[in-house]
Amino acid sequence: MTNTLTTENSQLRNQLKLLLEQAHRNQQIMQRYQEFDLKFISSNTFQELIDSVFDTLTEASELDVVTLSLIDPDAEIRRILTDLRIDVSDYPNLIFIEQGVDEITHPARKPSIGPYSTMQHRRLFPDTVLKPNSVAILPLIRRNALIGWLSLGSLDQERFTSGMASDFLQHRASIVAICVENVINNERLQHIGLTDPLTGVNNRRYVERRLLEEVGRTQRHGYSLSAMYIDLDFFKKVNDNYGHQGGDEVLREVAARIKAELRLSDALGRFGGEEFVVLLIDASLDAAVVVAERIRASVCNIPIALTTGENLRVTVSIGVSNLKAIGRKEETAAAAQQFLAKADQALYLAKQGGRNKVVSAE
Ligand SMILES: Nc1nc2c(ncn2[C@@H]2O[C@H](COP(=O)(O)OP(=O)(O)OP(=O)(O)O)[C@@H](O)[C@H]2O)c(=O)[nH]1
Repeated sequence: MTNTLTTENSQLRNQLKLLLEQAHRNQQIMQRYQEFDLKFISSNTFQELIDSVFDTLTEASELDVVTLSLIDPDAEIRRILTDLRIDVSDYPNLIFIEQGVDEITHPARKPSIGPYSTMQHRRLFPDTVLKPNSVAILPLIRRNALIGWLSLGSLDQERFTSGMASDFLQHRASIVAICVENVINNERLQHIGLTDPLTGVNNRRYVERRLLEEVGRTQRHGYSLSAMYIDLDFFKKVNDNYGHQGGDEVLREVAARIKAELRLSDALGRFGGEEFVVLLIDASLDAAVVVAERIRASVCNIPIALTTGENLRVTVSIGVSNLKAIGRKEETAAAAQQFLAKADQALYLAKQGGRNKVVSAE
């Protein structure tokens, strides 16, 4: 009798120990997820959010591959990110779905959990990422609209099986959906605040902000920084002859032509009226003059076609300057201003010299 009791007691103790261990493991898992949710919710920028999805979620959930697909029919999100200098090609697990949304999953608004199928899942796990053996495809829904998918993949075939409960996963997807919407809206606002609404290029605030960053970077890394002041010639006449609407069209076209001659890393901003400023990163004065000549030629060589059917030729004058080495860090702001002022003075000389000219400051 005593023996039986002792055996039962020991079995119960073992069971209790196992239960406690399981509870402890579950608590650790919950804690990991809570930490993940907090990190996720506190992401302010798209970059932070992406890092949370691809690093923290993959690690916290012990997954082999996670992708985030965003429905972006007009490539608007992609454009905003590019304008904010986020190189989307750095993120192979970030996928933009521009068309064929209906072909992605069936049913599109319900989680789909089970074995990986090339036919069904290839667009959510493109060739650039690891191919999983089992997947959970979680639709991201905000205000009743499907905005994309969070796709979780594991090399373990048993990790995601068809009958699996999806509430927990769907809860995670709802948090991701809210955060995706928030950061995209934040980036949109940021983008609006730094963009000139007429031409779509950056505004003065953006260029002034970049100027200080770039001057600091140039000093640290020892490469060359150049600037251009570009001003349309006799623009008042364009307005007088073709109306304000015609003038606006010319500004838009000239902005596009300038942009087409620049590198993605350069900064172009409309400083107001008919004046643009460009910061040329890693460009000597000579190299900047070559770019300026290209811009001048691209504006004056081809007439601008207005929506009224009229064609007109316009020209620009350009002043170019190069940043000289700065002695002390405290002098950065003053040197940055002087650097731009020199391009402005060179522009003045280009106007004085007859317009449709490039002048570089010594
Ligand atoms: N359509 C349009 N015109 C603008 C805008 N901002 C400024 N302007 C016009 O740009 C013209 C600038 O004229 P000015 O500063 O006299 O210069 P300009 O006629 O280009 O002469 P130069 O610079 O000396 O060659 C003015 O007529 C402004 O009204 C704008 O957003 N849209």
